[in-house]
Amino acid sequence: MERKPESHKGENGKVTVIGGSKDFTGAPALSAQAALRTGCDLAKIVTSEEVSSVVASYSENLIVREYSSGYLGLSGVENCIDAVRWCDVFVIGPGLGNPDSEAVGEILERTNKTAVVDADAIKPALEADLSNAVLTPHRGEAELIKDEYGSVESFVGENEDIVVLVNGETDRVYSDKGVEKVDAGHPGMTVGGTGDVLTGIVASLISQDVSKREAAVKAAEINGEAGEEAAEEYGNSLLATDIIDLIPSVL
Ligand SMILES: NC(=O)C1=CN([C@@H]2O[C@H](COP(=O)(O)OP(=O)(O)OC[C@H]3O[C@@H](n4cnc5c(N)ncnc54)[C@H](OP(=O)(O)O)[C@@H]3O)[C@@H](O)[C@H]2O)[C@@H](O)CC1
Ligand SMILES: Nc1ncnc2c1ncn2[C@@H]1O[C@H](COP(=O)(O)OP(=O)(O)O)[C@@H](O)[C@H]1O
Ligand SMILES: [Mg+2]
Repeated sequence: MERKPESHKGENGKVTVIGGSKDFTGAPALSAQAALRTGCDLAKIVTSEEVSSVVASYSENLIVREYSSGYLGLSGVENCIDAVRWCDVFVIGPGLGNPDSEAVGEILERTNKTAVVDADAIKPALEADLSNAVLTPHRGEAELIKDEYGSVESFVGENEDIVVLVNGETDRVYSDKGVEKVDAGHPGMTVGGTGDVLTGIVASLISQDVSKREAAVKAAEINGEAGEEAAEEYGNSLLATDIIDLIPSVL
């Protein structure tokens, strides 16, 4: 994505990440840092009061706000919607732990920004009136879609504003254009956090005006290729943070 020389802060993409809880503090920061490394200008994390200072402490590059105390529930919806209004595209799910389904549904239904839905937000999203979203389930989370809709293809169908990136050894992007396969990656990527990184890459590309389908395919390629490079150095000891550090060299 070319940068206009006179562009101002935020014009090259603003990503909000609604994630984290007392159960998981790393996930939202992995997503937000991956978004920044993929080239967006600003990344804002909305997380639980209990862990907001822990999450903020990971990096000066992060803007951190709070949805409420405890897990994400109806009392945290307004703060999340404020942060969604601020951004171009938002991630919801990484590290939320045990969010209230109705709260996740309300955030998805009351905002028209593109949502990258992952992890603990996938099940609630399937119960909501979902539109304008990229879901990034791993095989297990994809089982939830198959249970409800028979297959991912029938869930996506002709719906041109829903894309599903089922990730695992081979990533598959389902859209109204059919299914596209991405084979990049390495078994070392089964380490925790690589899916959280993937969500940040998808969101960052969309915030820089890449289409949902193309962003899902490119993100799977970028995440996979960075994972392969990390494996060259660390083998199966690679960490999700190594992948973030290698995104620039892959780009
Ligand atoms: N550093 C951090 O803060 C990190 C935080 N993280 C955060 O952890 C949270 C959980 O994330 P995760 O992806 O680990 O969910 P995981 O409980 O494995 O599965 C969810 C569901 O899918 C199922 N399931 C899983 N695999 C399956 C399979 N192959 N085939 C079939 N089913 C399978 C599994 O079923 P189960 O195995 O429990 O029966 C379960 O029901 C999430 O918020 C994430 O952001 C992590 O990203 C790590 C780093
Ligand atoms: N065996 C594998 N080979 C290549 N890539 C893999 C493999 N296993 C997982 N991945 C990649 O790692 C990520 C796993 O996502 P996920 O299971 O959601 O991790 P987490 O939730 O712990 O962050 C996906 O991007 C997937 O493409
Ligand atoms: Mg995951």
